[in-house]
Amino acid sequence: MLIETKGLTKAFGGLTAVDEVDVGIDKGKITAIIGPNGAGKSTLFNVISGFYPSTKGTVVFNGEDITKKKAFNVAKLGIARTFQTTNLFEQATVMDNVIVGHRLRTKSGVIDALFRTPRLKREERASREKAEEVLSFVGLTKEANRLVSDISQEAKKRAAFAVALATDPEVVFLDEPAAGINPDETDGLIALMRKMVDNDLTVCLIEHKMQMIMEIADHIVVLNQGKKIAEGTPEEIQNNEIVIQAYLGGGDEDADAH
Ligand SMILES: Nc1ncnc2c1ncn2[C@@H]1O[C@H](COP(=O)(O)OP(=O)(O)OP(=O)(O)O)[C@@H](O)[C@H]1O
Repeated sequence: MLIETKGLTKAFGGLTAVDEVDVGIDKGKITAIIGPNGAGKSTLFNVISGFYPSTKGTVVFNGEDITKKKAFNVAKLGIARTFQTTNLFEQATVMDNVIVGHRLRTKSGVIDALFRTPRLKREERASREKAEEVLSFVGLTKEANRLVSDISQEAKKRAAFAVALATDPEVVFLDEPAAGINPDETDGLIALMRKMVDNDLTVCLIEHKMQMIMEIADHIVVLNQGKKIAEGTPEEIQNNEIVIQAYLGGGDEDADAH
């Protein structure tokens, strides 16, 4: 198990958004976190990746307890993530967005920048090479020098993947990667996620598009009102009465509308 949470809990005042959740994320697999709106999926991502401190419980990554680590340090250990609303700099090029992501991994400081030390130059070159490599991986070589504001919604999704990949992660958390794009474009993103796994990455995603989840996930974890109510293969989840009830009762109107 690459990541394991035990009794993970996050409360916002009186509201327990994530409630005693145990999840295991297998290395080299695609794990999907699903559940009706407000189930606690994004909060679970935020707690695992260190954006929110947990209220209770533990997160173990590669055998190391990372529960108390902040987002920056979690990222350095090899957990990358994308956000629901792609947080790219619209007025910068695709390439520059990815380079900024890669700087997270480099060591130059203010002194290096002031004196343009050999280390800085070396690292700048390495960042550019890394950016070229990940942009090629996600299929955006041709768009590298275009402004993010000028590329398609689907290309923005790919760019967000590239930003995450530039940090050399072991696992990538994708928050609704297919939101806001049409079904034809979804196929391209599915292929890209498979390619990530084929290249030894581990993928964990939140997604509302059920068809896509059933097609791509190795393992599905279902949350409802902060609690894990089921987990299993796509077939097991599709036929699970508790899951069906949660969706019907939870009124997940936009389950396939994104
Ligand atoms: N920063 C916050 N402060 C207070 N309450 C929050 C915060 N973030 C989330 N919540 C609440 O926690 C609950 C779970 O929200 P969360 O966004 O994790 O659900 P979700 O399953 O990702 O939903 P969606 O599918 O709609 O994105 C909701 O009731 C939400 O209002």
